[in-house]
Amino acid sequence: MPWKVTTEFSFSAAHCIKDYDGPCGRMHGHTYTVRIEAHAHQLQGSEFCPHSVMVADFKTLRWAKRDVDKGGLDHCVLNDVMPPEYETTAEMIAKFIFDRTQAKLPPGITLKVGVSESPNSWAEYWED
Ligand SMILES: Nc1nc2c(c(=O)[nH]1)N=C([C@H](O)[C@H](O)COP(=O)(O)OP(=O)(O)OP(=O)(O)O)CN2
Ligand SMILES: [Zn+2]
Repeated sequence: MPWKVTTEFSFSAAHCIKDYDGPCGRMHGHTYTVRIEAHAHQLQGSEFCPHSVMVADFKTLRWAKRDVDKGGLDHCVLNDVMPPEYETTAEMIAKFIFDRTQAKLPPGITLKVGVSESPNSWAEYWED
């Protein structure tokens, strides 16, 4: 695919992993880093720009950094915000952000979402 954009941002949130035998099973917080890659064959307009000049609008891709009261994930309890079919592991947060982001975009854009709880650990989700 000839076009690719990448954006990285962070948000802070609390979570606990259900039935986890250890500290991660207790409510605690992280400043998550998210990296989203978007690929496309053609440039398009966006919800903010009518001209075909973007793979995907960074503003659209970065929705999750907004405050939870404004539709994002910042300063939320992930267990309360994410539907129960998603556990709050970095893997499933990546899938949740992938699914929500894809729903905000027109067809023809391929996404890859990475989520990190700490600089040493990343999870990524994409669909072939
Ligand atoms: N594959 C995954 N493993 C773990 C996840 C996850 O999302 N995916 N999450 C956790 C917990 O959320 C926990 O908060 C993180 O634990 P840990 O990696 O141990 O974090 P630390 O920064 O404390 O790492 P140290 O190695 O202890 O310094 C656990 N596992
Ligand atoms: Zn954690």
